[in-house]
Amino acid sequence: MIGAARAAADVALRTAPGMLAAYVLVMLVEAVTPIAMAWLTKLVVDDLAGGGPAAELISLAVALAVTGVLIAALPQVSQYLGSQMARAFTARTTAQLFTATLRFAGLKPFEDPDFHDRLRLAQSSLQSGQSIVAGSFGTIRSSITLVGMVGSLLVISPILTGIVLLTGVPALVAQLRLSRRRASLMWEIGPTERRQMFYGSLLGTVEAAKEIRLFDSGRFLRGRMMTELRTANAAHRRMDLRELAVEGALTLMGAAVAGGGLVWAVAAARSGALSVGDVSLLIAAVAAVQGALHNLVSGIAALHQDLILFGHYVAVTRAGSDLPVPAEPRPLPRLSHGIEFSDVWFRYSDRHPWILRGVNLFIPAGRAVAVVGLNGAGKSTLVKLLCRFYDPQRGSITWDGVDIRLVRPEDLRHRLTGLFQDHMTYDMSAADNVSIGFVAARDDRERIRAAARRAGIDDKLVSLPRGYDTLLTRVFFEEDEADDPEIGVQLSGGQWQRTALARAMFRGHRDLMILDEPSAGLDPEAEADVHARTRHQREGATSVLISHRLNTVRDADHIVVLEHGRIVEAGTHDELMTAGGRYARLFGLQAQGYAEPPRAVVS
Ligand SMILES: Nc1ncnc2c1ncn2[C@@H]1O[C@H](COP(=O)(O)OP(=O)(O)OP(=O)(O)O)[C@@H](O)[C@H]1O
Repeated sequence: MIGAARAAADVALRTAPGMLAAYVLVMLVEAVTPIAMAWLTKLVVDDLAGGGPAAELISLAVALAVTGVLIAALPQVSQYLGSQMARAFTARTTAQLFTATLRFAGLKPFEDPDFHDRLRLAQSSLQSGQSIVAGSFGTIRSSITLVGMVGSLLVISPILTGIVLLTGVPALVAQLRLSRRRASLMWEIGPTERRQMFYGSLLGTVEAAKEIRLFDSGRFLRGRMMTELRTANAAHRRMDLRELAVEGALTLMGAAVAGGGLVWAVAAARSGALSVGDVSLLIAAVAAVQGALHNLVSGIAALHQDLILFGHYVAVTRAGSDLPVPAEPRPLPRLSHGIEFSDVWFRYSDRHPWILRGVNLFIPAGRAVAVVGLNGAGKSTLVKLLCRFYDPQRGSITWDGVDIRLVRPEDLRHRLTGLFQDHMTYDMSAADNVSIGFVAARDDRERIRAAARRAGIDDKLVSLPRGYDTLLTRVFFEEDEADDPEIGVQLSGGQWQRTALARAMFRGHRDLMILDEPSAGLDPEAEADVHARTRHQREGATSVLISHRLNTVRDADHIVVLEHGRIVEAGTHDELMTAGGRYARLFGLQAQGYAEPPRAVVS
């Protein structure tokens, strides 16, 4: 928590130092005005009762009026400054949080449910930037007011002062406990709330809308969402009840002390031990001390809770890289010899089974290697290791003899391009969808069109209502454009596939091209076309092609068959067909599927 407090203070200081200084000044004045008000009231009442000089009375009344104006005006000023600072604080920490998520070079954190909960809480703690900034200063302000009021109360009754202050101790302990409990509740119900949001988002997305309607699964999903919501609500209700009980008891205790103090003061004034002004000061001081104590205690408790949550932000931003990078990374030269997998073993975690079991594979520079195998054999996993999204647990992958773990991941990826099986469809313009493959060249329209031409999608994209500037989505549009069909369009599955291919090609000639199912979802004509285009693109370049359509891999220089994470066959198409093993059997099965069934002979 101290780390979180230090981090929050650091952000506040760096974000807007000038505004922070103004805020501190306003807050200090705000802190002393209630004390001044109480004393001025006492002096006015005493002067009135004792018939003091008129000039003094007038100046005191004027001072009282000015203090009243300050008490009325300062909260607005400090609220304005606090909001501005909180916005600046949230903007800075949001940028830092997402910079930190980009620092994770691999995929592991994104598959970890704890990481998702932490990220969500970190994000929500940034929204409460306002409470951290305002809460810290509110606490300081309440402390100053408290000290001033305690001083005033001490002058009249040290015993009453002690009693009032003592009531603050259980309040502080109870509130701190509650705030800790509230923060851990948010962590505990994190998965429940995440599931609830997941079901809610399913019910609202166009991607899920088709199946939900076809399978009539909407009510079922809504039911699940409501179950999660009810579970979260029940946990919140238990917490609210606990708070109600604790706060109710504390309020009663405070009221009893204030009431007792008032009775004592009236009795003391009656016997002449206190002046009328003393009674007015005492009433103001007891109320102010209790108010300041309450503000201080609840401020500390809220700050405590916010800082626990902010600790998630600190944890994410300070987390080390998920992939170890050496202090002095090796440069990665252009590929000249080849990439080698040597006895590579990999599993997604210790709780998962081995996916790759001792893979040995050489991808020679300038050659096309195809990886085939049944569903779940580990083909895409192999590609993920090649991009270094994960490191193997055993064995190594070398690039011209350099272990890729000794290289910065971004240097490795700079040399790669590719198309993933589960490629992205960005709700952005056609130009963005292509150029996001190489952001540095995103303004080069000619290059975008050339890549799209190579992927066979230029004709389609250029003919869209706004050409390459057409949004490939119907999700974003301005209110007054909602009925304009030209604002956004939906592409077909195959057109998206080609757009993703254009994105890969937009990167230009990289050292290694990875194509994971590039022709999935394409019609036979498009498949043949894309196959010819990728073959042309791959010529002379190093490439890894994964495909279940074995007719598209037959011209690869080297084909490997992966089965249960092991390479069980390797060779050229002709060699594998001659060998008559698994590849030949799979190829035969596919070829059979295309053959005309023998016609029944009617006698
Ligand atoms: N992130 C992950 N966490 C845990 N297991 C995973 C993960 N991704 C894949 N797997 C498992 O690894 C195995 C291999 O998956 P992979 O996607 O590499 O197979 P594939 O050969 O590409 O299959 P397909 O032909 O169906 O695309 C599967 O059993 C899958 O369940």
